[in-house]
Amino acid sequence: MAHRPVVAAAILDSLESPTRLLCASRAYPAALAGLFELPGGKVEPGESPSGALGREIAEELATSLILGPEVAAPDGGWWPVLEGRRMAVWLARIADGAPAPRRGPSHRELRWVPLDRLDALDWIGADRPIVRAAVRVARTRSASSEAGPGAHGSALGRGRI
Ligand SMILES: Nc1nc2c([nH]c(=O)n2[C@H]2C[C@H](O)[C@@H](COP(=O)(O)OP(=O)(O)OP(=O)(O)O)O2)c(=O)[nH]1
Repeated sequence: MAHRPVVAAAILDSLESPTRLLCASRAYPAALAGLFELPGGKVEPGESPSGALGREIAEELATSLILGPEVAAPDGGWWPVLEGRRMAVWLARIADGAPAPRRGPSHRELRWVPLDRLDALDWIGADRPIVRAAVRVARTRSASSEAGPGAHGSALGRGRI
């Protein structure tokens, strides 16, 4: 059976004027403990990608998100990550009125890191090109934000999860 796909969020302090990304270091398994990742997890059978991401964010960070645009891989699809899995990534911010993200058992640490200092973190190797692409999309979007709501909408449709 094919591996379950993975969904993750590049959570920014702001979609319109992003300066920092929420970086999470994994608590387990031992091989990945201490490495940084984008919060998210596997899509369970019967779930939509956005439904799975909303569930993972509630479980891991006890908050909810507004999704921005998708950060697509160079081939336009999902990113190759560990274990031969594929991962979809969306820019996001914390939803208005939602609690600040709280670290749960999945993570050792949550850290808001300035966008120009992300390369210095010890990421899961597969995440480095994804994080760079997320910063590019975030900056492009921010530079063209006068295009107004609806510009650069995600494939899922923008909205709260
Ligand atoms: N969440 C997340 N997973 C990633 C990233 N990069 C990467 O290679 N992965 C891999 C690690 C795992 O093989 C897989 C996701 O597993 P997970 O352990 O986060 O998923 P989950 O929360 O559903 O876990 P579980 O219920 O099976 O414990 O994707 C990333 O940035 N975020």
